[in-house]
Amino acid sequence: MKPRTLRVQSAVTAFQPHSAGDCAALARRVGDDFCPSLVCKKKGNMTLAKTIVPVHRGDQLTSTVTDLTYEGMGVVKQDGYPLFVENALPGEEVTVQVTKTNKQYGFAQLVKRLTSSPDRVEGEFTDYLQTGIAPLAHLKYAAQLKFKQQQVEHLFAAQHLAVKVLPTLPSPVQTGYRNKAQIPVQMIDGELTTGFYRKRSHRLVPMTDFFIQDPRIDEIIVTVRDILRDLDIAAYDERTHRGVVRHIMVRRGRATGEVMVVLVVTKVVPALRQAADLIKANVTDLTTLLWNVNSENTNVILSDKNQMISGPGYIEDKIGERRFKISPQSFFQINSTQTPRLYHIAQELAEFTGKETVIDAYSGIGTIGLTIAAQVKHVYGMEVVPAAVKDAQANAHLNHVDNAEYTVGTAEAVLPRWQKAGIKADVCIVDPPRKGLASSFIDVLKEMNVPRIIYVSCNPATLARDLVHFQDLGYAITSPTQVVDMFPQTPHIESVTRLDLQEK
Ligand SMILES: C[S@@+](CC[C@H](N)C(=O)[O-])C[C@H]1O[C@@H](n2cnc3c(N)ncnc32)[C@H](O)[C@@H]1O
Repeated sequence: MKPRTLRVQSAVTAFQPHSAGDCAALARRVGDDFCPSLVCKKKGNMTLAKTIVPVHRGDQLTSTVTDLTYEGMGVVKQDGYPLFVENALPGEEVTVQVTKTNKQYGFAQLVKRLTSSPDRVEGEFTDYLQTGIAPLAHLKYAAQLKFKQQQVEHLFAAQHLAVKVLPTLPSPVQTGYRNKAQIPVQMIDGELTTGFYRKRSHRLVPMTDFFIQDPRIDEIIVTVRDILRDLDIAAYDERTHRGVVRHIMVRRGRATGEVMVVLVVTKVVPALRQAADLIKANVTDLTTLLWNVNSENTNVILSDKNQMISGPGYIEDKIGERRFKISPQSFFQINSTQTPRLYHIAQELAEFTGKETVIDAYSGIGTIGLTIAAQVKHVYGMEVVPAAVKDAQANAHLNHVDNAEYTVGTAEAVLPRWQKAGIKADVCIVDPPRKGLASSFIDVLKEMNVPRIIYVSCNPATLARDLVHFQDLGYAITSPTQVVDMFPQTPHIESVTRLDLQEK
C-alpha cells in the first residue's frame, strides 16, 4: 500500500468553520467527547468527536516525539490523536507508519529517525524493546531515573496529591541484576527454542542473552535448552495442547550462588528422567531441581504441583546479614543489590524505638519483618501463598528471630480477624502486588487506629489511588515519596512513603 502522507498539525481555530475530522482534533485537545468549537456549538453540531480517527493503517507522518508512555513507548500526535511508537524518545524527529488504530489511540512503527535525543544509548536493542524485557534499554540511565520520578509526580498531580517525590535512588547494578528467570519455550523450525514473547502476544522472539538477568542464569538456560533438544523433548504448543515443556525457571542466590532449576511441564514423560541426570551433571552449581506440573490452559506459569527431583526443593540467599529460604512459588525481590537499600529506607521512615508492634502485610517469605524484628517488640505477618508463609516461619527460625509470626491468608481477610482478636499495632508496613491494597483493608487499618503506615509500592498508579483513600480517612502523608530503582532498563517503579493518622 502506498502510504498517505499527512500534515502534522491542523490549523483550525475555535471560530473557523471546519470539518468533522477537525472536530475530533479540537475535542481531544480539550479532553472532551464533543467538539468545543463555537462554530459547531452555534450550529448545534455536537459531533461525537472521539469516534473520528485522523489516521489510517499504512499512513506515514513525520513529527516530533512529545512524550514517553509509562510502558516506555514514544508518543507522536496527529491532530491530538496519540500514536505509540517503539524505540522513539522525546524530542526526536521521526517518520512513522501507522500499524493499528483504536478509538482513543493507535500504534505506529518507526520508519526513520531524523534526529537523535541526547538521552539515547547508541546500540541495537530491538529484541529487548519489542518483547518488553527492557523497554528503556535505549534511554540513558540518568534519564531513566528522572523518567520514573516524573511518572510518580504526574500520577500524584492527577490525584491532586501534594506529595514531594525525591530523585530516584539508582540501582548499584543496572544490567544482569535479576536473580530469577521464567523463560517461555516454543518449537521453532523443529527445535525447542528459548526467548521472550513479543509484547501483547505469545509469539516467541528467540533469545539467549536476556540482558537484565544474572549472566550465569542465562548460561544455565542454554545448558538446559540443549539437553532438552538432544533428548527430543518437545516444547508445549498452546494452540494444539501438545508437547511437554512450557517454561524453564531458574533462580540463583546472588550472595550464596545456590541455583534452583524448575522445568514447568504439562506431564512427566520418561525422557525427563534422562534430562534430570544430564542437568545434574552439567549444571555444576545446581542446588535443587524440580518439575512443576502445569497441565491447565492458562497464562499462570507455575501450578502448585511440584515434583522434587534433587536437592531440598528450595535455595537460600542473603539480604544484609540475614539468610532466607526461598521456595519455587515464593516471592523474593529480584534485585538483590538494591533490596537491602529499599528495606533500609522503609526502616528509617518507620523510626522504630524497640516498643512497636508491627504488621508486615503482604509479607512474602518474611524478608521485611525479619529484617526489622530486632528493632521492634513484635511482628505479625500475613501472606496469601502458603509456601511463602512456610518459608517465613523457617526463616524466623534460621535467623534466630522469636518475636515474629506469620499467617496464611489474604491481607483483607486476616486483618479483620486480628482486629477482632484485639491486636493493637503501632506500625503497618504494606508491600502489596501491583494491584495495590484492597480498599476494605485500608478501612480496617483505620478502624484499628494504626497510627503509622509505611507503604512500599511497586505500582505508583495504585499507590496514588490508595494514598487518596488513606487521606480521606484522616491519614496525612508525612514523608516525601522515595522512588527506588529496583528494575533498571524497565519502566517498573518501586517507592516508599510514610503516612500518619492525624489526631482529631
Ligand atoms: C511485592 S510482594 C512483597 C513480599 C515481601 N514483602 C518482600 O519484600 O519480599 C507481594 C506479596 O503479596 C502477596 N499477596 C498477593 N496478594 C495478596 C493478598 N491479597 N493478601 C496477602 N498477600 C498477598 C504475594 O504472594 C507476594 O508475596
